[in-house]
Amino acid sequence: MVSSLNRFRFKQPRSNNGWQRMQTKPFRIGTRGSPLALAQTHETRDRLAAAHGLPVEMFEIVTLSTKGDRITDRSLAEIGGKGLFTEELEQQLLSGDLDFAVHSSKDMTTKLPDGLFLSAFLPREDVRDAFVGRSATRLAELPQGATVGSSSLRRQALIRRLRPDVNVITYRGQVETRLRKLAEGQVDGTLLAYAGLRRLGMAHVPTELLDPESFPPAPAQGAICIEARLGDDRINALLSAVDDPRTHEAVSCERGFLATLDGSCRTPIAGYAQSDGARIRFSGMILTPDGTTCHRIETDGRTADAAALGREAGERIRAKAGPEFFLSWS
Ligand SMILES: NCc1[nH]cc(CCC(=O)O)c1CC(=O)O
Repeated sequence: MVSSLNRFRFKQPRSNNGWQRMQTKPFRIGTRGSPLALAQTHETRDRLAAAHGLPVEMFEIVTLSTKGDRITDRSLAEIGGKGLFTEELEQQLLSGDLDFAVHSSKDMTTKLPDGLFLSAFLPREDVRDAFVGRSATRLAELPQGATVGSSSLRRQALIRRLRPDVNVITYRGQVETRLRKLAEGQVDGTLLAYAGLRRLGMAHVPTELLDPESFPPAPAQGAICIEARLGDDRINALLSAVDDPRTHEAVSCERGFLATLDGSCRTPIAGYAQSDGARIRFSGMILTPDGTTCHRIETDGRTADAAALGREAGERIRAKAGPEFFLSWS
């Protein structure tokens, strides 16, 4: 059957939620404009087009600049506030200007605006952090007193824990900016999510991939999510075709852990879950910002209770760490 773009009729989805009516206009996908955000959005669009047998032109990419993009001279912790990279996109989702928005799950606050939710998660990329050194190729091989740049409080605390002699500086900006500063010699090394580098076609850049045991990733690292309106059955049925259940379960567990402990990106929290569909295994870590104290938790349970498992791990690590630990976070 040949049909022009304007008169496209969807194929019947397997689970029919009533979205198979005539779609005449392209879907509007919201995203930030950074190269990484665009790479993630292109991947999402391509997967959706393939899953539904639609031309990519049926998905219009709408680029918005967020507060987090505009303020680049302060650390994210200093700017404060929630949803620095998402607020503008969420407003346009709620107003109906966008049909859905593509994000790094790691950037999402645990509490979303009323009426919105994380509808689908694409298959997860490699969750590890990557070290990029200028002359030393490994974190352990940096000379004493070397300078490492990172904007993440988790990475800063983990570096200090493993290399208390290293000078950690706050270091923000898009991946390309950070690598330029490194090349210019402003720092001797930096840490980035390997997932982001791979999505940018820069898998060759890291000089070391860090072991998730000693350098555990951030909750939700490496997972692209699609945010949409609750109750928008037509859009949610469209998105469900690209949802990866294992990623969805794992990230739900990790976000449960994060929500119990904090919910912002301003505290050193690590968490990583793996689901096989029936069972889910989770390990979490919290640190003081100076890296001198850390607590770990390992747990496993039924995948059906993924978010509850994460929340419960959060309660247990909180009890284990004791109230004096959390003074370091305030
Ligand atoms: N705003 C920071 C951010 N959010 C998501 C990623 C990487 C991609 C991912 O973890 O999915 C990054 C950059 C980084 O940590 O190096």
